[in-house]
Amino acid sequence: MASNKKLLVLPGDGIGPEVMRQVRRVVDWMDKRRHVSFDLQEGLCGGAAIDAHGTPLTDETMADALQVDAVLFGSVGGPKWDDLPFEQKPERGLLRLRKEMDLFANLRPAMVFPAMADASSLKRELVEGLDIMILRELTGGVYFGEPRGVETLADGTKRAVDTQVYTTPEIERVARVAFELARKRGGKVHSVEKANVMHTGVLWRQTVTKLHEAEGQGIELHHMYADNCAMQLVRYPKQFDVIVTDNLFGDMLSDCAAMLTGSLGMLPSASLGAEDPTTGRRMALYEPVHGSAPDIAGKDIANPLAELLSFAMLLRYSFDMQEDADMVETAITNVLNAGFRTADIYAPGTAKVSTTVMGDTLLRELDKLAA
Ligand SMILES: NC(=O)C1=CN([C@@H]2O[C@H](COP(=O)(O)OP(=O)(O)OC[C@H]3O[C@@H](n4cnc5c(N)ncnc54)[C@H](O)[C@@H]3O)[C@@H](O)[C@H]2O)C=CC1
Ligand SMILES: CC(C)CC(=O)C(=O)O
Ligand SMILES: [Mg+2]
Repeated sequence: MASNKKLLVLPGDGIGPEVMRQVRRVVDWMDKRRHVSFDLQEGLCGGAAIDAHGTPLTDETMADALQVDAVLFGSVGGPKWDDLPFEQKPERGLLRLRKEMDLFANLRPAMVFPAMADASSLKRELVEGLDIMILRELTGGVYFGEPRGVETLADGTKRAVDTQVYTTPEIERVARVAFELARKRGGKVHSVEKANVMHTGVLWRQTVTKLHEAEGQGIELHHMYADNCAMQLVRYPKQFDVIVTDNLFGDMLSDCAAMLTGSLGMLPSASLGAEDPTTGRRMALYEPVHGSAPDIAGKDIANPLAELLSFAMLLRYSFDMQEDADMVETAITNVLNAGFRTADIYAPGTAKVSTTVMGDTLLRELDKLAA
């Protein structure tokens, strides 16, 4: 029987295909053991698409992304394509997906698994039990602002311009998601900007404050400057529940939060659009927070857990498959409890395993859970 779960998989470049391979094994396992099948198609994005088609994302792949129920993404980029003109770089493929799918809400949960409290670069007591949600605005701000570009001035020197733009509706819609998330979690939102030096920061703060007055009953709202937030994240991260912030600050603060959990290789994300009021459908793309990690690509040593946790988020948010999502997350917890670690999270006394062996052990755990 044809599946009604349409999924587009875009592994990308570098470690992207390596970590995605482990998800594909779980997808096959679900088909065999849980009788859950996806209408799955795989496509190219980033450097892989440039090599094959001369563009980081073809119009056909963009159209596919718009008509499936969910996109599972790996990572793009690498030194091979670094010298291309800006608009042709691998990263533009991902930015186009985010923009054209209107994925304005990027949920980046930073959770410390019980077995990982000693893997963080912070002391155990600071991170044990940590569960924070960074909500990054994903379709506005300086990554998309106009004007942008580089010009050569009369004296031969150059001038580069990027522009940070935010409108009230853009801020409102992401702030609304922050309040909704907080309501289901710890009831606290930190809104993060730089209202002391940026006009967009002032508008951000005013808009969030106003929305909080109108719709944020019962939610504790704090405003914080982004530089202070970076410091607070490594000083006392447990003060946070939901952090809502712009595209650039969210990109940086989530990489920073990754180290609280032990590694950038542990952090998943979900990028969501607005819910269609008539169909209830929501555009969605799931991807690890990390990039293509060219320094370790091709060695079978990358941590696949961020990609696998992104897949669990996909099951949860796009397909309402709570039991299957729980199963994948529990299997990951058990694998970590049993002491298996890829190189990035290795510590003496644990077993260092490759990407593939991490996938093997996960499948064994899934078998046990399904028995
Ligand atoms: N969403 C995406 O596709 C992203 C793409 N990039 C691109 O990736 C390329 C490399 O960028 P970097 O700044 O080096 O960031 P990166 O996230 O690829 O790597 C940063 C560091 O973390 C390590 N790391 C990342 N993921 C890991 C994993 N799963 N397991 C173990 N170690 C891991 C890497 O080895 C590296 O030392 C660039 O071309 C960049 O533009 C960067 C971030 C996001
Ligand atoms: C377009 C991406 C390469 C930017 C990034 O680092 C991210 O979204 O995490
Ligand atoms: Mg990033």
